[in-house]
Amino acid sequence: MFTKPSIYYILGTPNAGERDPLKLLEEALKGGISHFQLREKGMNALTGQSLKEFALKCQALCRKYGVPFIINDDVELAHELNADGVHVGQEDAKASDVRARVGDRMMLGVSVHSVEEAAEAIQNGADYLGMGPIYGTKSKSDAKAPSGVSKIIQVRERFPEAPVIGIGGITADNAEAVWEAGAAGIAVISAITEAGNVQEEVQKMVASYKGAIL
Ligand SMILES: Nc1nc(C(F)(F)F)ncc1COP(=O)(O)OP(=O)(O)O
Ligand SMILES: [Mg+2]
Repeated sequence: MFTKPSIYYILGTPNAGERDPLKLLEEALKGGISHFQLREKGMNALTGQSLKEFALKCQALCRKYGVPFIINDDVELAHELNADGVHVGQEDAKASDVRARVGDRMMLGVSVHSVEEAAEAIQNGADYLGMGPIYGTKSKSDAKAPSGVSKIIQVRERFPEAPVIGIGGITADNAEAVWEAGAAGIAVISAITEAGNVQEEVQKMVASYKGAIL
């Protein structure tokens, strides 16, 4: 499910600005992302039928490249589209309710910020844990203060079997510390979305893992 180094691209139309989100996604897929999350939030976020149509296009692209298509927050949309996964945070639907709703086939990701939250998420059927923000982020208006990799290290020690995805301000240049903390993957919005060459940026992120372990 999360072979190291997993590069988990997250995007919503508001992040894309003037760029075409579907082109961004295809370039990132060509560059070698391992997971994609549709996170449609913020200014002018799509809703209803237009969100569904956009989600279907993203899902088709991910299928073409054999990459899991995960939906953030919107459990019903994930269920309706039979997405490969759904991601919820501490303020979203309860992980145990989500697991009951989507069944065992769908990947369930849960955002956690402590060993206690990690324990609860795993207990409630989480397949992976999103942890951050590692560094400062502009992609999440209600993000907590950056915590570095210390909490990832704590959770890894306590739950070595649980895949942890680091998130928050991660770039190819600062990813090494996240790999060294034991993360199975890094989640990225801006560094890929704003890259001059998206494919190259993804490849640099993959390469940052080799730099960390050698
Ligand atoms: N969307 C996320 N994806 C991940 C993942 F691990 F998948 F990279 N980790 C953390 C989050 C943050 O989730 P949440 O705390 O609910 O905030 P928001 O819904 O605004 O994203
Ligand atoms: Mg959420």
